Order: sequence, then structure tokens, then C-alpha cells
Amino acid sequence: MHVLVNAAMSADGKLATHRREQLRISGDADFARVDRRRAEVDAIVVGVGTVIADDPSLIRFDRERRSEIEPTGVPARVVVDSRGRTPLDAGLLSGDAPTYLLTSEATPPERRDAFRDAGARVIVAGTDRVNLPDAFGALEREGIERLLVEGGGELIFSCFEAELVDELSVYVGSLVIGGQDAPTLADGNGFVESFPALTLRGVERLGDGVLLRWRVENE
Ligand SMILES: NC(=O)C1=CN([C@@H]2O[C@H](COP(=O)(O)OP(=O)(O)OC[C@H]3O[C@@H](n4cnc5c(N)ncnc54)[C@H](O)[C@@H]3O)[C@@H](O)[C@H]2O)C=CC1
Ligand SMILES: Nc1nc(O)c(N)c(N[C@@H]2O[C@H](COP(=O)(O)O)[C@@H](O)[C@H]2O)n1
Repeated sequence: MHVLVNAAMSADGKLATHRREQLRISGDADFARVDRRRAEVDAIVVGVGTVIADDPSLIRFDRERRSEIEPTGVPARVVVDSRGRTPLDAGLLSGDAPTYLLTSEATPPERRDAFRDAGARVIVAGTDRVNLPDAFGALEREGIERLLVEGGGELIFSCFEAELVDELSVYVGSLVIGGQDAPTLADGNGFVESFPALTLRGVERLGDGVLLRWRVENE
């Protein structure tokens, strides 16, 4: 499996304001780049915090280009949601693309059934919290090889903590958001003694911002 994390942050490292409302940090050029990356992967992954904050569709991409690359269909959408907090009327349960809900045993069986009735494929991995290596392994067994993780900060941290990330792309927009409670690129508990090592692969000006690309050196 290949896991790319992509996000847009402010110059001070924030993904959104402390109100956690959806915020346009990327410019048109970066959104077009993200659309191309979406067209190249098998699935796009977000945390339930992002679903609740943004209600994303995750299907914005260049359909013509997708048909050139992979004529078999659209990328799946994946929500990491330990307790089944995804609203049943969320945009990504619209049926426009296959949707997976990665959850834990903390989600009651009847709630899992409600997601299945809404069209989602439910994968249970972990007791209290989604066990990401197990859940991503289950996706791999479904034929999902290329994952694009779009956030938010808590999920991105967990992906690094579990050493699941192969590549990191960050668009740095020309704004300052501030706020100690605003989500950052990697939240969670933070690393203390050892830190994921990155090798810089690219620096590119895109509109008013900068795209930074790293390879992650997992041991
Ligand atoms: N600027 C950007 O590129 C992006 C910004 N965002 C912003 O980020 C904010 C949401 O980020 P967060 O609150 O950090 O939520 P998140 O989207 O990272 O979701 C975190 C939630 O996922 C669930 N979860 C289940 N298993 C987990 C595991 N093993 N590890 C981590 N989480 C697990 C938990 O319920 C946890 O609360 C929103 O304000 C959204 O607008 C989100 C994506 C991209
Ligand atoms: N690349 C990027 N730049 C920004 O400025 C953003 N705010 C985000 N957010 C991510 O995109 C999702 C929304 O996608 P749709 O418009 O619904 O397709 C949002 O949920 C974040 O994951 N990304």
C-alpha cells in the first residue's frame, strides 16, 4: 500500500481556525493539483472530525483525466470514525462513490447497520479506537493500494505514529490563522523522543503559496 498525506496549512501551521469551520487555504492551482492526485488514488481518507466540520464530498476531481488513467471508476471515500459519529446524511454517504467506514467495537452494532443501510461498507478494527494498521490492511485486501489521506490533524498524527505514511505534501498558504486550539498539521499527543524523518523532495511556488513535498523515511 502507498499512503500520501496531503493538506493545506497557514504560514503558522494551522489547518483551520479554532472554530474548526472549513477554510479555503489552497488557491485554484493547488485545488487543481489536489484534484489530479484524487484522480490517481484508489481511496481518499478523512477523519470524522473533518466530516463533522466540512461535510466534504471528496469527489471533486478531473473526471476526464481519471478516465484516461483508470477507466474502472471513481476513488472510494473512507472515514475513520471510532464511535460512529458520522451523520447519516453526510455528503460522502450520497452513493456517488463507494464509501468505507472504518470503525471500532465502540460503535454499537445497530449504528453499524444504519451505516450499511446508508450504503457504506463497514470495517471494524480496534476496541475503543480505530486500529489504523489493521483497518488499512483490510482496505488493502479490498484491492485499495493507493491512499490519499486529507486530514485532519488528529488523523494525520495517528498515521505518522503508526508509521503508515510514505509521502507528505503540504501547501503553505500566505495567511496566519493563529489560536492554540486551532487544528495543526499533526495534532494528537505529539512526538517526544523520536520523530518521523522526512526527506525533502520538492519545493514549488503555486499561486500565492508554496507546495512542499517530502518522502517519509520509515524504518
Ligand atoms: N486545510 C486542510 O487541508 C484540512 C483541514 N481540515 C480541518 O481539520 C479539522 C478537523 O481535524 P480534527 O479535528 O483533527 O479531526 P480529524 O478529521 O483528524 O478526525 C479525528 C477523529 O477521527 C477519529 N479517529 C478514529 N480513529 C482514529 C485514530 N486511530 N487516530 C485519529 N483519529 C481517529 C476520532 O473520532 C477523532 O476525533 C477541521 O477544522 C477541518 O476543516 C481537515 C482536512 C484538511
Ligand atoms: N487541499 C486543501 N486545501 C484547502 O484549503 C482545504 N480547506 C482542504 N480541505 C480538504 O478538502 C476537503 C473538502 O473537499 P471537497 O470540496 O468536499 O471535495 C475537506 O474536507 C478537507 O479534507 N484541502
